[in-house]
Amino acid sequence: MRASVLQIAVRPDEPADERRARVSGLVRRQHASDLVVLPELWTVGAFAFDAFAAHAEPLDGPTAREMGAAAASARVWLHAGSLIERGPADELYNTSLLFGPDGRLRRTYRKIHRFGFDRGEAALLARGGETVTAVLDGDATAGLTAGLATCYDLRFPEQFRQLVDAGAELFLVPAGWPAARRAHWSLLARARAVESQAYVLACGTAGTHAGVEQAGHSLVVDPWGEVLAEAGAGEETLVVDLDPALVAKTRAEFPALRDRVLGVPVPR
Ligand SMILES: O=C(O)CCC(=O)C(=O)O
Repeated sequence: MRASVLQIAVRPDEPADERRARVSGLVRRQHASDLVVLPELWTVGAFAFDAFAAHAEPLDGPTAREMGAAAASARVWLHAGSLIERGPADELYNTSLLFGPDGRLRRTYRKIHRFGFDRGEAALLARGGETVTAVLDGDATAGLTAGLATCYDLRFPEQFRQLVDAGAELFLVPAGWPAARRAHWSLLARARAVESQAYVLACGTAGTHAGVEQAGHSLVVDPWGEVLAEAGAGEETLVVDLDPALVAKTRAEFPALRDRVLGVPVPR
């Protein structure tokens, strides 16, 4: 199974519709892959809080339409990163979109852990209310179960445990992670892979927007915690071959997940 991780540069001098067309072209060129992953909020910029409302889209808006068409053209599973979704009561979410190789929207995931403490996302966006998995059917993707998480979610292992319990074997994690905490990004991506014995495809952005330099350094980690590929700081595409059987093999040969002890009482 081949995956492309597209680390997109988000720069304020490129209008959103031009970036959308450019990214669509990049996705269409990934027809030799089976799965393509884009970063978080790549149309607007994860830290461009003042622009969130103006860039909000419904789930059948321009980004979803263009990404669905690109997925169908390349015949790939496409995790199209996330966008600002305008919900039914006018509330805003940071919502990820997963398209099948027929271009149909198969899953959406509204980010659960909003970044910013009491400001930024945490003040502007509504919180997602459910964890999301998806079975990637197809010969190459071999029915692997993907678990969806977004950026700051990476800091919350309990969400990943819930996804493992729901069957997740690889995690698709779009992000707009700042350069200031790049060391946490790589460490957490590897930690989630090791503790879950699962692949992690962590796709960040490049460039600087709203005064926040992005970390880049997207990475693909295998179920043993080995980094299979890692980007630099600029715009870059990682193309990586994954072995769908490796998750079950790792879990069988080193059955740490089986040894979990749940419900031990805490002494007072
Ligand atoms: O947790 C971090 O350090 C970065 C999180 C973040 O930038 C986000 O979720 O948008």
